[in-house]
Amino acid sequence: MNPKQRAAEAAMNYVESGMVVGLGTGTTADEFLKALGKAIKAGKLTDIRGVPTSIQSERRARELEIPLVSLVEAPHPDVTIDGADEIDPNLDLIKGLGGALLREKIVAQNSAKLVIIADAGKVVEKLGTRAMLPIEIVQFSHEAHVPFIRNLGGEPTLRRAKDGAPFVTDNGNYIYDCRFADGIPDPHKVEQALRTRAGIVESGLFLSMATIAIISDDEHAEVCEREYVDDE
Ligand SMILES: O=C(CO)[C@H](O)[C@H](O)COP(=O)(O)O
Repeated sequence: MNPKQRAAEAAMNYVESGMVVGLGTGTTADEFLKALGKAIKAGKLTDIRGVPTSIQSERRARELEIPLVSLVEAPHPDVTIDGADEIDPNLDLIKGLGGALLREKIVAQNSAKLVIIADAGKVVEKLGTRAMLPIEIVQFSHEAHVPFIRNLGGEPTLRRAKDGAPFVTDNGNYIYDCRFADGIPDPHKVEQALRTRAGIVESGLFLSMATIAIISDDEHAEVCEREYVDDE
């Protein structure tokens, strides 16, 4: 079993019959979708309804015959299981290299619990040291945000699809991937600043959101719980 599968299997411990489950996006989340689909098919879990976080996870869930529901119909998922690109010791995260950050954040913030599944390579001491920070921006005058992001210490690059055209999210926006030379010095400050800026839709910083992270290597799955709960 590879680390992503191992983490995904361990996440099944957080799912019970009757639950509404937020369905993450990415290769690790896909392992969870497979495990969930298998458990539903085998009758081990009943009355599960999934809330997809992207067109991709919606398509996969349909293929795997996971019953779906919208966040409007089921506004408070019991748990969301999702991957991440970086996880720091407080379980603060960078997400969005798969481009689904906005819907992932919407589903996660409405969920009672956010369980992150990842291989050990995603663990960092400081956010922004391994991954770039994705920022979703409306298409109109998107270049105008470049100096603003540089002032925050990030070097933004417009994400492109394989054909060279700008990558467009499920929500019709662009993404800038932002490199911070020595990591993000104060993620809360960066997140606050981004929120004040019209046209910047969302960032891949998921701060004080994850309740549990399951970190796997080739042999073990370690369950980490967030100790400090920010009640802002
Ligand atoms: O945030 C995400 C998508 O927007 C993914 O969860 C993140 O990129 C991790 O993906 P993977 O499991 O494929 O490494």
